Parts: sequence; C-alpha cells; structure tokens
Amino acid sequence: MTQDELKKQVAQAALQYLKNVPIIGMGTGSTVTHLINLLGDCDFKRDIEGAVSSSAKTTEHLQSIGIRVIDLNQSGDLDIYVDGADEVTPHKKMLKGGGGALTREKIIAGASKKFVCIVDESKCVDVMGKFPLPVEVLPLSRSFVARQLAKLGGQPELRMNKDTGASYITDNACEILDVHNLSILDPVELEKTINNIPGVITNGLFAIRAADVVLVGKGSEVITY
Ligand SMILES: O=C(CO)[C@H](O)[C@H](O)COP(=O)(O)O
Repeated sequence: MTQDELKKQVAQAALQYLKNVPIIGMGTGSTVTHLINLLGDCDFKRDIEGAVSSSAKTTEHLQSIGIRVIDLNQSGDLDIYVDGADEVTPHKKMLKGGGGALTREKIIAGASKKFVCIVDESKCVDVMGKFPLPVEVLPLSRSFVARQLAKLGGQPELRMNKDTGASYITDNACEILDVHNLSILDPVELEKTINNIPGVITNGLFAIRAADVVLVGKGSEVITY
C-alpha cells in the first residue's frame, strides 16, 4: 500500500470513534482530510451537532461536507479529538505541526477527554526529532527565540510560504521556526523548556498531553495501542 492508502485506511478505522459523539474535535493534515471525506459519506454524520476545528483549512473542509463548526468557547470540553502526527512514540507522545496548526491543535487536545492519533506506520519512532520540531513564535521574537533554540542544540529554520516566497504565516498571524537536529531524549522537559522562552506561542511536542489511543496503518491492517 502507498503511504496515502495507509492514511486512508487508518482514517477509516478512526470513524468508529466519532459515532454517538455530539461535538467532535478535528485536527489538520492529509490523514484528517481522508477522515473528513469519509465522514461526509457516513450515515451518522447527521447525528453530529458540530465540530471544533483546528485550522482554517479544516473549517472549510468540514463546512463543505455540511458539518457546523463550533467555537471552542461555546462547545466546552470535548469527548474526542482526532488528529494526525509527524512522529509518535510507543508512549504515545507526539511531534506535530508539520501542517502549521500546532497551537490550535494543542489547545483542542487539551480540552478533549480522549485524543485519538491516526498515523501511517512511517510516523512511528522510538525517539522523536528526526522530523524538525515546529515552534510557533510571535514575529517580533523570531530572532531572539531562534538564538535560544540554537543554545539548546537545535538548528532553527524560518518556515517559508512556497507560493509567496515570504515567511509562512499561521492562522494566528504568527511565524514558525522548524528546529532541526534537536536531541529529544526527555520530551516533557523539552516541551516545557521551549514553551518558557518569551515569544514562543507553543511548540509541536505533545508530550505533556500525549495521545490516549494511537491507530497505525501498517500493511493491510490497523494496529491500535
Ligand atoms: O500536526 C499536524 C498539522 O499541524 C498534522 O497532524 C501532521 O503534520 C501530520 O500530517 P499528515 O496527516 O498530513 O501526515
């Protein structure tokens, strides 16, 4: 199976977690895109009152299949949040933000009782850090934060928008530093350390609030742990 077929397969398996859930939390990315497409064809779609969305892209997609998007300030805490990841460990800690939606993803994950992480097998790692760690920053703090990240041993690179040639701007009007070559031996400590740098909105480590369930598309099956 191709990586995209594995993503679709794991998205299919995630559908069962959305049954009988009035308000769902929805992540961002190509695996979630499959999930929303599949949800569009589901009978139980009409039972869903609405969804809390982690990005403008996901909002647009949810609305296109007829699902109402609800503000997190109105929804209260959620039963389920489903999202992909760029890396996930056997302890269900994740590195996320390849799609740039890390801050809203982390907020909704924090407000959800159950985080269901959906990945293809290429995302499973023992130690995170091969994928550059996204750090969302206020634009005015970019250079200062980059120097602090370099002191932690990383090599920060400002994410660019390939279409405009300017820096990539998040849904929160901020920028992203993608940090290469970080040694992530203690993800909980590193998540706190980076979030304590003034100017950092958040970083893509989801170690303090890890996933509760991980579904992995592997070969012709989906493994759950
Ligand atoms: O964190 C994310 C977006 O900010 C995505 O979940 C992550 O990048 C995985 O994306 P994909 O499903 O396209 O592989």
